[in-house]
Amino acid sequence: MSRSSSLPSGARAQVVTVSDRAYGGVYPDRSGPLLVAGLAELGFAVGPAQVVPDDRERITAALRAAVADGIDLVVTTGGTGLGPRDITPEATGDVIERLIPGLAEALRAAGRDAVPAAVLSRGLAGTAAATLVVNLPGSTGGVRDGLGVLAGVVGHAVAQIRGTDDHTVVPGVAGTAD
Ligand SMILES: Nc1ncnc2c1ncn2[C@@H]1O[C@H](COP(=O)(O)OP(=O)(O)OP(=O)(O)O)[C@@H](O)[C@H]1O
Ligand SMILES: Nc1nc2c(c(=O)[nH]1)N[C@H]1C(S)=C(S)[C@@H](COP(=O)(O)O)O[C@H]1N2
Repeated sequence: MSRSSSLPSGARAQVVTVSDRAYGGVYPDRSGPLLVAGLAELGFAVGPAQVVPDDRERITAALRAAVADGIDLVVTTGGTGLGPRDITPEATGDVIERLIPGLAEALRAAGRDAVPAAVLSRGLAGTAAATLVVNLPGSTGGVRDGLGVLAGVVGHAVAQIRGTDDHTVVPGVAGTAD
């Protein structure tokens, strides 16, 4: 993977790992650091992942802080499934103002051939103020697949949100682009 095309310079990202077990030290957070490395490779300035439990208020607080800080992209990992405590999509829905259903569907579709359970992820994508928020599954495989999808579109999305988009073609997408 390399720098995402059309990503504005100085773009900043934040990773939020949502996992009771990573938060409680039951296992080390592996998905957060993987996401941080992947977003850095795409060209974002990104600090360490913030780890929060599967708690609606804790998740919304983390998202709202990033939005208030003007972060361009927040990617969460975990808590998107059907477990009794999984609440990341609901918390994200509390914060975002505009849904991007096509991006969420593309993220599910990316894993579906290899992992049929990819359709069980209820992750959302959307914007809040000038921040793009994307939910990925908690597994490292889900993060890898998700990064592959984000690589193709995230630069364009951030530029649009900032209002600096020059409407250039997104490479790698077959179809009529102009
Ligand atoms: N932060 C993480 N780092 C590494 N693996 C993870 C992480 N979070 C989840 N996983 C793995 O992803 C798979 C899905 O787990 P599950 O859906 O229970 O996670 P979660 O709801 O995101 O987190 P948790 O159950 O810890 O609150 C499991 O195999 C789990 O080990
Ligand atoms: N690409 C991809 N998507 C995936 C997976 C995966 O391994 N790869 N795991 C699935 C599984 S098993 C579940 S339960 C849901 C939700 O995971 P989460 O609760 O950890 O967010 O994501 C799904 N999406």
